[in-house]
Amino acid sequence: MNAKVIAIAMQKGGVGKTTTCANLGIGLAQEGKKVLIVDSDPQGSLSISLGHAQPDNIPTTLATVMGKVITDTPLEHKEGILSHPEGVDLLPANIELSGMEVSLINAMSRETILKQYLDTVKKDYQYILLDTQPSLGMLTVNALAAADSVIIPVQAQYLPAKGLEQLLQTINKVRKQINPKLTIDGILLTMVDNRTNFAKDISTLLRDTYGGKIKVFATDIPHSVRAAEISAEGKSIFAHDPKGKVAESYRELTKEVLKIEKLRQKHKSDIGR
Ligand SMILES: Nc1ncnc2c1ncn2[C@@H]1O[C@H](COP(=O)(O)OP(=O)(O)OP(=O)(O)O)[C@@H](O)[C@H]1O
Repeated sequence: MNAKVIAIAMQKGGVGKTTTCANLGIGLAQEGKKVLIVDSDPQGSLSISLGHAQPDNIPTTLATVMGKVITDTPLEHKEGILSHPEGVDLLPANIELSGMEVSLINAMSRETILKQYLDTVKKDYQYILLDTQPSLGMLTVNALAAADSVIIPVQAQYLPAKGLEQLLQTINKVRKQINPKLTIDGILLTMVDNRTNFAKDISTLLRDTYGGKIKVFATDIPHSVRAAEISAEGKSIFAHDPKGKVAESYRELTKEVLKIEKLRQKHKSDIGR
């Protein structure tokens, strides 16, 4: 195994990064994939949403293992990785990670510390999903430097033009300077309220503006209080409301993500012929 690493990134807060990371990760696990979900946000909201209500009490987190990479200290096998009852592994984060931005400033190869860490666990997984923080700081750059691809959640209520442009510029910079193979899997519309035309307008605008260059996922994630409830439950939408529209849409998204990888593999083998 050599995991595909997907960063879920958008510097705007509250657009559904964490919700997508948790539910896509568990969706992939339900399709039989070995999945690690990494919380790279010092708020620890992914860790909370996967059942660790007090992340600050978790002794070993992403900050611990990145710190070990920086100081060249050997890591134990799967150090700090927790398992979730729905079949995914989680590397949690907590407030300690907020000190990492500063530690990285003086670290050698500061943009690739997360990548160096992930290289040590990639063989154990087929997918590694990175939940990023709402900023384009050094931790997000580390996630982009470590990723094979990016999924960009966009909240349907807001015109994301400016934030999206900034993110695309950062992705281009990372591509040019650190990680030339980084691709964009797609833009994902989240919290879509089908009772309004606004989501449709934004979706059309995104497709018109970026459609030629960037895929917009065919699956939209609907707005639903059932989705908002899951972070307090510590479980996925598949366990919380398996027959609901949000579970259905995350199942569809999972299929789209698997299809991207299948097409990429086919393309690779066609080129190799
Ligand atoms: N489909 C949805 N329908 C309704 N509420 C949702 C949906 N998806 C997520 N939410 C809620 O919206 C809020 C923001 O979602 P989430 O935490 O996933 O976003 P985020 O981009 O990770 O936020 P941050 O940038 O702060 O890390 C949360 O309270 C979450 O429960």
